[in-house]
Amino acid sequence: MNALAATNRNFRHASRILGLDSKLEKSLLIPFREIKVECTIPKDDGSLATYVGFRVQHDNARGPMKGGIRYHPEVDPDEVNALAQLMTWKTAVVDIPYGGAKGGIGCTPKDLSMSELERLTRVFTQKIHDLIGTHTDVPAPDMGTNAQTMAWILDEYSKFHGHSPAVVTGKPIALGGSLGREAATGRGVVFATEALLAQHGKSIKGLTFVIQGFGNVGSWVARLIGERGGKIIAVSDVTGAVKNQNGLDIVDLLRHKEETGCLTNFSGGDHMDPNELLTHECDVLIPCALGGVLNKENAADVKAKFIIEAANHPTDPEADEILSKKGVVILPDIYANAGGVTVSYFEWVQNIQGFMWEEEKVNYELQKYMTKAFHNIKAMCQSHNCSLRMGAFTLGVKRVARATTLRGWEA
Ligand SMILES: NC(=O)C1=CN([C@@H]2O[C@H](COP(=O)(O)OP(=O)(O)OC[C@H]3O[C@@H](n4cnc5c(N)ncnc54)[C@H](OP(=O)(O)O)[C@@H]3O)[C@@H](O)[C@H]2O)C=CC1
Ligand SMILES: O=C(O)CCC(=O)C(=O)O
Repeated sequence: MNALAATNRNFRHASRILGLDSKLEKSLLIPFREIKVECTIPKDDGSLATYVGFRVQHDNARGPMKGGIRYHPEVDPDEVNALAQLMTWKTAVVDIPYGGAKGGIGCTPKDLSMSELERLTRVFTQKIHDLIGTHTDVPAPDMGTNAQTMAWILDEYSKFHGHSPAVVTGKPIALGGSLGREAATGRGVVFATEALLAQHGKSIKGLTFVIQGFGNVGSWVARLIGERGGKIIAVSDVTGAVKNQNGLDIVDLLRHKEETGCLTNFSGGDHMDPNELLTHECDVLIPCALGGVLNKENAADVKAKFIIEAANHPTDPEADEILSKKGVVILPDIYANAGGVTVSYFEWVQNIQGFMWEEEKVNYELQKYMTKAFHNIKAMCQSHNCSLRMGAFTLGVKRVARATTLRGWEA
């Protein structure tokens, strides 16, 4: 099932549980605005290359629209649409004053030089600059983008609108970025995991973990779980997978990835078929890469007891059903990976205040927001006798529906 069909299905399920009026349901489902732009750049060899860029602004009832920009060859309008909608529910789940948006460019960032990436980012920004802004739509990093990408957007946007640090988050500290933002999604995933495990009378120490993806989110999740005594027994990236039943040394693995650009040939572990990673025996599986990786083909073979959705929509609805029947507990993306956007909110607040927080304050506030959201989700699960995913969806959708109704539709 494609990402948009899956997201719409989850939304409609939540809407039914909440008993939303069908007109309100339709208004919440249809995006506020969908943008598609052509981005042509000269390559370093003088030839021209054309890419397609998207920004979907899903909903702004609770505040400026917010969400990352992804550079990946599989970026397509339906997926961006789904990811934008997920951002709307996510910002509502953690109760930060934003709506939802997402963007992307269909490209393979590893095949582009730094100067080509810079030109592409600047052209994309030129095409959308009048539709984003500090109080309208605030981009951030996602797969294939990083703090440098945000710095280029900030610079290009500021040529049209004057110096505007709060137009993007996840930017370099030297340009007004927040301490703790780089690690925030991973740290939030770990706080969320701790909250869930505590409820099951468990803790990270001594449990076995398998992690798919070793980029921003996956590498921080691995590092922080390792620091808490969790045993990470298998990890993958796009180049392959590595395993060690006694636990991988994550600091060594990070050094190896930094030096060689891949996980393969790591001396502290054995090569593993990446296709076996998701069904490897473990206590906790944490997908930190692409969407739709858990599906009807592999769900029945998953052996983990807990799945923490650090990636966006890693589990399609068919897999969700199979896994739930097997008793696997799934912590849904719109809560599990909300630490990134939560610290993006702190960054935006700091930019608007012109005052920088200590990293300890950022991490302390992040834990507070993540823990509070977990308890609010649990309360929804109890009220509606539903899964954690539906607990999170009903919490998010209810808050957005309430804001929309209060604002009204008078033209
Ligand atoms: N960055 C953020 O703040 C947030 C990110 N997310 C979500 O987390 C996920 C990861 O994002 P992020 O870490 O930022 O992205 P990155 O681009 O930093 O990292 C992505 C990682 O996934 C790996 N990867 C790509 N394809 C595969 C594959 N087929 N099998 C295994 N690994 C693969 C990449 O491998 P390689 O290293 O070899 O390229 C890389 O390690 C995405 O779903 C994103 O939407 C959610 C909330 C916030
Ligand atoms: O930090 C942000 O604004 C958005 C992060 C994001 O894209 C996500 O949570 O999926």
